[in-house]
Amino acid sequence: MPQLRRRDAGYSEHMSTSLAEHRAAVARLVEKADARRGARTENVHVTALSSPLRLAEDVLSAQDLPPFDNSQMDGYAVAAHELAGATPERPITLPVAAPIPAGADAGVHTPGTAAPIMTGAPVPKGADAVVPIEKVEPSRFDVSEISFSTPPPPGQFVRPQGDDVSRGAVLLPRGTWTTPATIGSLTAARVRSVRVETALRVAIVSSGDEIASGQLADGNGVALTAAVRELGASPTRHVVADDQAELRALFEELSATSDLVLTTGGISAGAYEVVRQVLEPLRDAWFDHVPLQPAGPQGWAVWDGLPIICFPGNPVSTLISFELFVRPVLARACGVVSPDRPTGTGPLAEALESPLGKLQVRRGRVDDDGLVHLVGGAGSHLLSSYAAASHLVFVPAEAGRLAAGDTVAWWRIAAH
Ligand SMILES: Nc1nc2c(c(=O)[nH]1)N[C@H]1C(S)=C(S)[C@@H](COP(=O)(O)OP(=O)(O)OC[C@H]3O[C@@H](n4cnc5c(N)ncnc54)[C@H](O)[C@@H]3O)O[C@H]1N2
Ligand code: MOO
Repeated sequence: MPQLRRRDAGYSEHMSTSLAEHRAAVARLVEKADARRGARTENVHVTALSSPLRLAEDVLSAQDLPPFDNSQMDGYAVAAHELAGATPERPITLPVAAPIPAGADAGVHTPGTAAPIMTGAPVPKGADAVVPIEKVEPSRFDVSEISFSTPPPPGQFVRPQGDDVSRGAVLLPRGTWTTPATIGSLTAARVRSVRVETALRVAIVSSGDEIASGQLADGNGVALTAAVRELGASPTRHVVADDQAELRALFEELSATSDLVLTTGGISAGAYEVVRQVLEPLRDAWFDHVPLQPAGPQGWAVWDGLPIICFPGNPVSTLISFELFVRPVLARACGVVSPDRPTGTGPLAEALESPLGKLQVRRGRVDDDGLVHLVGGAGSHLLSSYAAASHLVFVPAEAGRLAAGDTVAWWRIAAH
């Protein structure tokens, strides 16, 4: 019997030793995959960056930011010392100079004047403060004279050149993940291209004559491709028949072109379990059952340094294997900020039966009032009910049977 802890907590709380061990083994394999890609870098144009990628070297700013002193407010550019002594009782009135819109060239301040200036526009040489339009009398730009009732401190509402970053300084250190903000910052600093670690290359291998012949569509392969791409990794999909030589040749090829392999099918007790037959004899390999339903049969191996994680072929089992064992660690390796699914607990809307000694993972939905409804049965071929569900529901291994109202833990896996 697996060791279990609290009944109402999440999956990791319910994890038996062997589930935890398998999860740790998968985490090591994903680390290995991450190390394989670590040394591989490419130069990417900043406008082509999207999903998180790690910068492979420090990036220096190609210019000062802001590139020139500019106004933080719509108002009047002035030389602060010319307004020393202004009070509400004795305001100082100045003639209005030509307006300075954003996009204007940096000009020179005419002493004794105030120039209408817009947010982001260059502060003219000789002016050193901006008085917001709300603080002048009248609060208008279309006038010939303007009055100030308080002296602005020098530097007021002026964003100095280089305040954010100076040219040649480290803008983003090596190891930073590209995000909308980093991509924007690189663009603003006129950096044209950056060296990044390439995305993790994940090969997805579907095995089975029924898939290779086209008798069944490769639902597993296409679903995992989407799951991997969603995290920002770079998937390739491969289908092989139940042919050991063909599979060996594929692993040989993938060891040169991939960082990680996910296989589906061919690992349980049948006569044509080619994935297990090819990989199990390797020195660094493990195939067994974990106390989980579905997705009991699991395996992994290392082929000439290439980490391979093997899922059972039933479609629901494949997706649950990916969710529980691979997705959390792969998401971290891909720089996903919230790598874990949202979790929670709630009362079951209906009673259920579950195999004693196995953590059962059911598909469900959670009502606005928190009630947990099951969607479809427990069978691992019921992919369409998995697709209709929005939550995975965890039934502890020691439960056997739960009544309506009993609390279960869930992970949210879809927004619908
Ligand atoms: N005697 C036993 N039989 C089975 C056991 C067992 O312990 N003893 N375990 C069962 C469980 S549980 C599972 S899960 C499956 C796992 O089997 P495999 O990993 O070997 O998967 P296959 O036999 O190749 O396929 C199972 C099922 O999934 C379909 N499949 C496979 N690949 C795909 C794909 N890419 N896309 C869509 N569907 C796919 C395949 O046609 C089969 O129907 O073994 C049980 N049997
Ligand atoms: O583990 Mo199998 O995944 O129950 O169908």
